[in-house]
Amino acid sequence: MTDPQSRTPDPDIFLYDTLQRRKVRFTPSTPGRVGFYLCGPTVYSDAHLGHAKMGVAFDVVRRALTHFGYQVRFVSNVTDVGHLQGDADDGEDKLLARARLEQLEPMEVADKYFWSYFRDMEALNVLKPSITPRATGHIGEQIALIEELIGRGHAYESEGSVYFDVRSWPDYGKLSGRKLDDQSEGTREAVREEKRDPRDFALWKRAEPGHLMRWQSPWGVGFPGWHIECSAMSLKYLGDGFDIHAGGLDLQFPHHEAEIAQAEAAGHAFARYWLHNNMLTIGGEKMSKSKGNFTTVHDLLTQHDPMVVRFLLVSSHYRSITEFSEDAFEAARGGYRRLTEALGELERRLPAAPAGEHTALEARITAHTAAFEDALRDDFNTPKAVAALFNLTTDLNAALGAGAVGRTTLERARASYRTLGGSVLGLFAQGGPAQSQDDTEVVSALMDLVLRARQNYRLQKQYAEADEVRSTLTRVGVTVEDTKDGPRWKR
Ligand SMILES: Nc1ncnc2c1ncn2[C@@H]1O[C@H](COP(=O)(O)OP(=O)(O)OP(=O)(O)O)[C@@H](O)[C@H]1O
Ligand SMILES: [Zn+2]
Repeated sequence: MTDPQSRTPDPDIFLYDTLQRRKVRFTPSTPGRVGFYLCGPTVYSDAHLGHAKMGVAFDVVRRALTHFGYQVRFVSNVTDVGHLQGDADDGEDKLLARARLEQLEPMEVADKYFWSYFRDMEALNVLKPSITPRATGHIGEQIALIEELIGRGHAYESEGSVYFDVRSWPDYGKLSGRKLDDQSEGTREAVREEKRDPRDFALWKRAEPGHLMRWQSPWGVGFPGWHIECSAMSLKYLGDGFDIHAGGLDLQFPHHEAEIAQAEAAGHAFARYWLHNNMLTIGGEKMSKSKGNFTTVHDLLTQHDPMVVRFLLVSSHYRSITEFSEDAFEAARGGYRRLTEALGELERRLPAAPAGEHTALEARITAHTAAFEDALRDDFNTPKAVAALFNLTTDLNAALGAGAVGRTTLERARASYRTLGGSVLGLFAQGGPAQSQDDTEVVSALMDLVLRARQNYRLQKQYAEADEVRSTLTRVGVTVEDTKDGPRWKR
């Protein structure tokens, strides 16, 4: 990944802010730093390709911001309590329903699907969040925020549950632009009677006897509502007035609308920019668990190269619908192959390449790199960025086809693929040229071994061998320093 320190934060990034309903220039509240919150999964089933669209979309946004010189703290939560079926106030908890079905403890369900989600995302080269807070680990923070709301007169207790008082907060509806219609349809009579207004939503729910997930609170034993966790955890880890809040388009209402109301009514400035990804569809319909028209990431990856799946996802813009079909897959396979073949040819030519530059190709690399970056500065337009990579490939192939290309230029072309295709779009994870997070660990373990081997040579007075280790490392840019605590290395 481009070292964020090596570049001055780019002031010309524009993004589409759902709240303002237009493209705006992005200016973080603290220069050079970005606080980013993404609504993560409710961990009660395996991730499908729709979830992957969301994960990959914001992974690219994060990588692009890093590339443009920002230091990003990326917080993405895991919902393991309070998300009720039908997103209503009186459905069964999605985790509890699953626990019953699989005959597991609710926390076993949460752990099982937590790990499967992150395994899938890792396979797709989605970087791990900087912080992954779980709702059940933040009950205290949620209770504290609810108390603030009650204290300010924006929430009320009723029969051991607490509801947000929508009528007390005229801004409710500002994100989705919804006129506040009656949301009481489908709500049980008993719940309706507990509320002052049918549009009020639960912050805390009384636990009925036998409800497995339950905590003590000032209002009795219960569990938090779904929306409150994200307000509480984003503010905790990113602070008031943090920069970007992201999530699926379907979360705009009621989830994000409620998040804003809860935070602002309690006196906290909330997210300054809102990003929403559009849906992955199949046969024109949203891929979803409830429709049963889904393919899990896990199943998909038994048949397809994860980088082809990722390529398919980045080939459409995050705010566009991505239609999933065999044809789309075929096209992605072909497109991805074109990039990797060009890169492979480049690698093959490098060892025997003559010294020097290829001026015309150098100019094209500069132009395509600029086009790639301009595309991402314009609301993270990945299809345009991919097109710039293809244009680079066309020019590279033409130059290679016409004869020898100087080593300096080939190295520059390779660096462009690695940075733009690898670090920013995340497309070269497996054995490819991009350096993943895990590579750091591998390099560190290998270096320990190498330095131990060198120590052994020295102890056995095999100085020629020890020197050879050192000079080989120097050749690849690693310097070794012998200190009183043993050898140290750096690049
Ligand atoms: N097809 C999709 N395309 C893009 N994002 C999706 C898609 N499906 C789900 N997501 C994102 O993942 C989040 C969590 O999804 P959720 O667990 O509700 O999955 P789902 O398949 O929509 O489930 P259900 O059909 O039971 O509502 C959604 O809020 C949305 O932001
Ligand atoms: Zn959320």
